[in-house]
Amino acid sequence: MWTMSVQVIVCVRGQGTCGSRNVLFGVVPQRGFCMTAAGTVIDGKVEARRKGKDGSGVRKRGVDGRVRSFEEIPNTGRSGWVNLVKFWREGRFRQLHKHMERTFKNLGPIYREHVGTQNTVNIMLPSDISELFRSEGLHPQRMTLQAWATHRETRQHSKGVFLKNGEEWRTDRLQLNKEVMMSTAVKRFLPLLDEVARDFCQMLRDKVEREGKGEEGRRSLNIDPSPDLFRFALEASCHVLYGERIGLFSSSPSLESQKFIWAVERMLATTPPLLYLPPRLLLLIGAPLWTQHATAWDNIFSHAEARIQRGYQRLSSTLSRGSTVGAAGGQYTGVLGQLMEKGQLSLDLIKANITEMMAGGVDTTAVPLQFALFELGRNPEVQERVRQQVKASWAQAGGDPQKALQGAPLLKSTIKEILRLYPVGITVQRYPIRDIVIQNYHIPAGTAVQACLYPMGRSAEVFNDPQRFDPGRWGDNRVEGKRGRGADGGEGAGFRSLAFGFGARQCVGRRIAENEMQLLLMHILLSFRLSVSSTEDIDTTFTLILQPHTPPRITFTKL
Ligand code: HEM
Repeated sequence: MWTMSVQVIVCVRGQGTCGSRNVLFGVVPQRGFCMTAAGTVIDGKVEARRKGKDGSGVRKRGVDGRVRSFEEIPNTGRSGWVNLVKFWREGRFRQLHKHMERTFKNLGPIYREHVGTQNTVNIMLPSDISELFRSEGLHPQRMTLQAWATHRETRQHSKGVFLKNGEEWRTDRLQLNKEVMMSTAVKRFLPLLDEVARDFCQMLRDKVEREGKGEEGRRSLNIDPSPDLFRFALEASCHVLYGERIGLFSSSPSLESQKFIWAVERMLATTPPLLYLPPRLLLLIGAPLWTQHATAWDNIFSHAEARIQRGYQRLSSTLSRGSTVGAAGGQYTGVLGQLMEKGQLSLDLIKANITEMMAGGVDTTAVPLQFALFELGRNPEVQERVRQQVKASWAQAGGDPQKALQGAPLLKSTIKEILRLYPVGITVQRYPIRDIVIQNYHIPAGTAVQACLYPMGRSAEVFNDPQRFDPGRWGDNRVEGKRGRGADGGEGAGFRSLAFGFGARQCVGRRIAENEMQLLLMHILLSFRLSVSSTEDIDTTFTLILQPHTPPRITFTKL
């Protein structure tokens, strides 16, 4: 169907594409250049990255031998306000992922959309996405969540990396990377995540024994595990970030923590409509939507503030006793302690970033875990394969969680496969810093371009049998789809698994999230057999993150 992926080299020296307006960075320099199809503008040279199918290196020209203009990109209607009304009327905010999938089917692999104040170009093929990321520059930029930024500005809070750009972003980000992304940091926090995952499983085993059916030692319990998974994710985040256990697996978890979970839920649910409306105007007219959103953020901030204060006092007293803070007497005290010890970020910036990580770290891991338990439950053969690998690896690892994960690559593939089918963030956005050509259309620098992960993950052009849950597809050199070749180095290799984003701006919590989810699945698979009563697909809803419409029920049977 999509035959528009014509590879073209067109010299446009002095033609319309030169000197195009760059909405972010001013005007693109008027220099002679060539363009490659799905290709970056390259100064005076032709980039011969891909050869034609016959290996001759000769590229096919577009139908009429020219790069098409930006205006020619298929679009979903020119009036942003008419589209906004349609979105409201048809409830598309909550079904944005399905709307995107449908629109690609109708318009082909690239389209423009104008909704309210937002203008985007949407793409979904790995080779096109790779082109976008090649042009992201040293300070990659996503579309700003203006509502979040307005909250920080009106409450005089500092912004963390999520909301910053340019050199300011990079300075903070390099400091955070040392504490959450680098392998030395992972080694430090992995035992904390493992401890929480084990405690969760113990809590679940007790619950199954207490409330389950069947003979003793083999009991089964059918539950919606989502409230427990949210508690797990919050407990894990607090342990890694503040170095503090907050006792959420006890029989009476604190109301304060439950309020935090509700606040994050409310903040996420009120964000999508605010993407298309000017928050300052809503603030001015006292719109209830804005008030709900800002109040949810206030609750998130006060939860984080209380914990950071406590952490600060604890760490200051340790410091005054003369120990090294981050390692308080040899003991790791979490990301907060590490950042304080290093002293490279001001306390204000530490607060801003820790609060962002708290807000970004709970639902994003709790929700994929729900999907993972469901898919493993409805695919018993896959579940057994993963369990066998996990068991063997666990037996070899002698209790070392890092070794155990390294020996069970299917766990990692399971997470990748879950995020392919249910990407938490349904798009990753960038503003290319130079003019690019995608699908033979000219895209000026500074255009908001979205890589649409949900439609890509479910496209037969990109993945074989895309509806099938098959972690094994990530493990070998399998060639996947017509357009998404795997490890064979073909088109778009490396750009099919983008749930955590890409490059320097990718998710800063990625290592925490991956390890947290893998460890929990590992301990669950060692303790329980999972099953589901219905193998029907789960209905999904978009509330800034992709969620099940109704959380699935899972049967946990003790092994
Ligand atoms: C499965 C879990 C998660 C997924 C799928 C996910 C996904 C993403 C994505 C797609 C981005 C944008 C990346 C880009 O623009 O290239 C992002 C950014 C971010 N995420 Fe996550 N995330 C997850 C968990 C977490 C966790 C656990 C934390 C905190 C500990 C976190 C904190 C952040 C922050 C602060 C950013 C902004 C980074 C920056 O702009 O430099 N995320 N995440």
